Amino acid sequence: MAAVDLAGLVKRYGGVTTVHGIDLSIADKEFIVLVGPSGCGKSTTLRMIAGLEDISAGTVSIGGRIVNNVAPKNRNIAMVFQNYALYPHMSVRQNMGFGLEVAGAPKAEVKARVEEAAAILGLDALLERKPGELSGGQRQRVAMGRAMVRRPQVFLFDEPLSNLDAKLRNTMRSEIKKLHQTVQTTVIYVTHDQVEAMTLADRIVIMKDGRIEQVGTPMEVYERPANLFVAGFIGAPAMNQGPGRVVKGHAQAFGFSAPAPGAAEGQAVVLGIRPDDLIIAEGGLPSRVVLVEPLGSESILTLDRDGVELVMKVNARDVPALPKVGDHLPLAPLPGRVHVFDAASGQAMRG
Ligand SMILES: Nc1ncnc2c1ncn2[C@@H]1O[C@H](COP(=O)(O)OP(=O)(O)OP(=O)(O)O)[C@@H](O)[C@H]1O
Repeated sequence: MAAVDLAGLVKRYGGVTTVHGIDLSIADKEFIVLVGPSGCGKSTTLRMIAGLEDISAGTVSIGGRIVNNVAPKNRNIAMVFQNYALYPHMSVRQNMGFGLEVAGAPKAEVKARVEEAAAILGLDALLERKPGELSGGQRQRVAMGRAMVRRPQVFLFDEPLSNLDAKLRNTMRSEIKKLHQTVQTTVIYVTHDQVEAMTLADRIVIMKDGRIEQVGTPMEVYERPANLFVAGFIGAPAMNQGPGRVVKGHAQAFGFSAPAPGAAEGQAVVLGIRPDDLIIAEGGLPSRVVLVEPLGSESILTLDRDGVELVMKVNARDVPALPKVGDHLPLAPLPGRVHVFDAASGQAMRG
């Protein structure tokens, strides 16, 4: 068990800085997800924690000890990659135990630890099979087992599910979450998938261009995004964002209005409304349906409101019949659910 602290962590390749001084304290047993678009520096950050990349400046501490100059194998971490690279000629048992054997662990201990991990991961019946005789999900589980037998203080995951098909990805996602509840080890998990981030994390770290944009619980970053980037990145379908101005203390865009306490008259703002927070309501602004995407229990509607497109979610239970393209619906935001951002800085404005 260990806390992980990143202080002023910097990565430069040649003259180019790709990670700009990351500060982050990860608690013992916490499940932290680093998420952001391709190239934002999340893998580089993880690899510096693992010791697979040199640190240009700053420190990585694991369990209170600075590990900048500690070899990866002595950092008490285990990493699970997207390409889990099992040895094809070895059985599951051998693949899982190999690292321990190389490290000189006694045979009986290797056997016990492999069987313990196999039991947790539901691999008991597959121990004598070769990787070629396993499904993608089972292989991924073996890769996790191989990490688990080392009883690391910290698990590092780098996009472990991106090679799996959508259904399996969902199953494995739940399994990783359950696994964390069982083994109670600190996890640092990298993904570009915000749904994976939301569902797995105790806290999400949203990164962009080598910097942290916001750190918070999934509900905090969803309910109170710090800026326009986070607002657009977290949540699917994405938050509707419309440019507007402040008039008499109210931010106005899309024809909607929301209080903007403390804002300057005429200040340029962006109004943000989540698709879940638009409703069909008497007195709402007439908007024309241009696209209907049924998902079963809910549907995604795209509506045109005076030349601006708005996306909303409707729950099948809340409407007598699914609206059709060309229908006109009176749209309104749920009171208190409109986000206001300063257009110049992109930062959220809160009273
Ligand atoms: N060996 C390298 N030499 C030079 N630049 C590199 C090297 N490795 C990574 N970079 C750059 O560092 C930045 C961060 O890369 P990183 O792999 O951490 O991004 P990422 O957020 O994990 O993206 P992805 O989801 O695409 O893996 C990118 O701009 C990348 O081009």
